[in-house]
Amino acid sequence: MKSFIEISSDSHFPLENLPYGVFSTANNQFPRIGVAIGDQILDLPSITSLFEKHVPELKNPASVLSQPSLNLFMSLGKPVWQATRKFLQYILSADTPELRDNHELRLKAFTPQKDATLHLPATIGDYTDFYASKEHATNVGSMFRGKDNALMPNWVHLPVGYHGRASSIVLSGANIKRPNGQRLSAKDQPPVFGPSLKLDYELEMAFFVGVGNELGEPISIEQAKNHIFGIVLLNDWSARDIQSWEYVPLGPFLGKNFGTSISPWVVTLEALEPFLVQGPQQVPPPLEYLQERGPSAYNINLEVKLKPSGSNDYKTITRSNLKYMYWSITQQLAHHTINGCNTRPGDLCGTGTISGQTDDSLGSLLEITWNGQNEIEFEAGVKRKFIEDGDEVVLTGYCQGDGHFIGFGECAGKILPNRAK
Ligand SMILES: O=C(O)/C=C/C(=O)CC(=O)CC(=O)O
Ligand SMILES: [Ca+2]
Ligand SMILES: [Mg+2]
Repeated sequence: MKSFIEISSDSHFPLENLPYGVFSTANNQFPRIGVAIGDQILDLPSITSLFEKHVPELKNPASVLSQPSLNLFMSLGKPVWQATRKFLQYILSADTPELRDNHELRLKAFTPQKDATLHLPATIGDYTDFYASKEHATNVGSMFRGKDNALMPNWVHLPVGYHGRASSIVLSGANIKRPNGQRLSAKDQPPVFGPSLKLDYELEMAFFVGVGNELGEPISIEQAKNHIFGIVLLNDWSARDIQSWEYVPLGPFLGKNFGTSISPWVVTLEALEPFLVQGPQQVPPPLEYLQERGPSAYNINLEVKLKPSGSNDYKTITRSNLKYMYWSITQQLAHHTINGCNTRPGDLCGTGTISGQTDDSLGSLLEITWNGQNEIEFEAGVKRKFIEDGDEVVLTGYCQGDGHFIGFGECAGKILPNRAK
């Protein structure tokens, strides 16, 4: 597939990808829907007339595409998503003259990504975070509850999750203020208050619900794929000292809702279809409503790099893969709704931290340094147990296609200091 837009061979955004985002520019400050192509953004409302001509499935494109969020477009369902993708691949193709040779329209339709301001791609009504990597759950469980109680008996029977906080989800690039909170400073002593001393990241991905479901009407595992619009990178910043003190018995609360970063470009399930693979074998087999009929894991390479404050260089500290995850995203959505819980367009579900079996594939510092018992070494003798003020963390992810990448771009964030009042 070749586009008339020049796309470098290491780009995350070739014609095979076409992820959706929301952006604005200096000339037009209204946030609107765009698609990433190479290092450019195609401004979708600017080509409304081409949509009217080629995509009859999309009614009223002028209004849908100029929304400041993807919610309405996502709610229209798979036939519209597929027709739009097919049209975009056609209109951006090197062989299609319609936009290629219309110089006036091209000037309006394309913006370099470096000149645009990106916004949260959706209005996120509800956010859920799962706990779906067996390696991660075993590691965290061993540290919080001891080796013998690492995996609770329910873990292999259902995708464990908790309801997160949608209000504090921020876009990649936003700074995160170190949270204050309660933590234990010594065993059998009352808690103390102050800035978290065990600030961590969590390497996750997250899926956006496109088409929701009615209250009382579960989404079956077969139908789940038709409800999921696409996937982003997610960093579930976590204060481990706050978390380990507060979580009993209701689960994560203030240790995880002071900021959750996501990447700006939503990669569609259609673009990811060629990278479906078999996930880990599930023993014991899950109950009927959680049984997959075919491959349900995605082969997405993931990396985390950290730049210590004052340093010029990032060091890659994790290489993992979404396919390591025990519970698939379709199992997560089927389970989320099996009791009749409704979901809505723009709801976001985090996969949970994605760790692999090897020491270099652990998705959090908690695991890499084993709760601060070990240190990671950076250049010039700089060491880290947890994240310090001024440190920057970047998640990235990509599928390796045949001569191209289907990439997710980056999910970046920097930690700012805080002081106890
Ligand atoms: O109590 C525990 O075992 C740990 C819970 C979490 O860390 C919740 C979480 O964010 C899960 C995840 O990202 O996998
Ligand atoms: Ca998490
Ligand atoms: Mg969070």
